Amino acid sequence: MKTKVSYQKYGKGCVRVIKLLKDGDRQDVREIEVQALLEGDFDVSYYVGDNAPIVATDSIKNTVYVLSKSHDLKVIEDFALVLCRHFLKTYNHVSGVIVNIKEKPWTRLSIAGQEHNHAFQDVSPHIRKTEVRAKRDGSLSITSGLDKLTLLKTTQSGFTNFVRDKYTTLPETKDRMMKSTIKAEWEFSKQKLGDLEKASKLNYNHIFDSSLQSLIQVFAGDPVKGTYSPSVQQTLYDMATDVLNQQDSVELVRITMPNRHNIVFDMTRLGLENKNEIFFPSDEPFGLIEAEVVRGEPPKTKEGNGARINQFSKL
Ligand SMILES: O=c1[nH]c(=O)c2[nH]c(=O)[nH]c2[nH]1
Repeated sequence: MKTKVSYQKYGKGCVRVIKLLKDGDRQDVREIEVQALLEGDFDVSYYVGDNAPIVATDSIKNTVYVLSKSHDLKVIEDFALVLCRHFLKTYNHVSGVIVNIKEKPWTRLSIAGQEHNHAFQDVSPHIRKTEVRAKRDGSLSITSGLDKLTLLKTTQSGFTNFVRDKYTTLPETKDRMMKSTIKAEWEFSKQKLGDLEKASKLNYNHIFDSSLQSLIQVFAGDPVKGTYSPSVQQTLYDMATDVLNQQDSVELVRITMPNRHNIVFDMTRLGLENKNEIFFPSDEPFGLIEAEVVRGEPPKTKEGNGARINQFSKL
């Protein structure tokens, strides 16, 4: 049977770099994990075992370390762009580069109110990440975001009026906990990015910080009253919409929100009433809600006016 390679890419994954930025006695630390993959004319390596066009993945790894020397690694999107430019410029037969970078945020310690010169703590379980795809024809895409953002609210969440049939055992509730480990990605508009050179000009760190704030604030709602969530679905949509409202340069937000259930512990057989106080966290199985949100007129709801339904009407 004849076969052909319909797509290929290769490179190095999990290239971990720690860089120290030294300013006299004061040091700063950056830690990243890079995956760099090349697309291009590598056919002969697959068909006849000819490695002549192959840039060894070991060299790709070395390149990450060498280019880290002249970059402060303070903006992961920019470092990814630097890597893309390098591979496209250096190897003519490379047609595209895909760089993924994850960042580990080290937070400087304060001892007795004074910032430490060289001691840090890993206080942030969430991970900042980016994927930059650059092609020789000049096309460019950047998708940045975060993973493992774990949020919990202990009330102002419910789930009612869902399909009820012979498979349904879930009771309706208008007071439950909502916990999720969120993955959020925002795709930058190609028009706002421009070309490989111009793309460095966006303020990716600011966009990250303010998108993170959007996600957290919308999830939590007003600090006193909260915001009632009728479903993970609607909260996800509101979170993504806020990111789009705040960020001109973003054209699509993709959020994955597992619904990590906390189950009310049944105490009736112990002769006790459990007024939504004692739960057992059940991480598996979990609900999995994922959506992509873009700008545009939403379709009309069944009621025909796009208005949000009164969540409490049927309880
Ligand atoms: O917010 C929710 N969305 C669902 O789709 C769902 N399904 C479920 O069992 N519980 C929940 N909660």
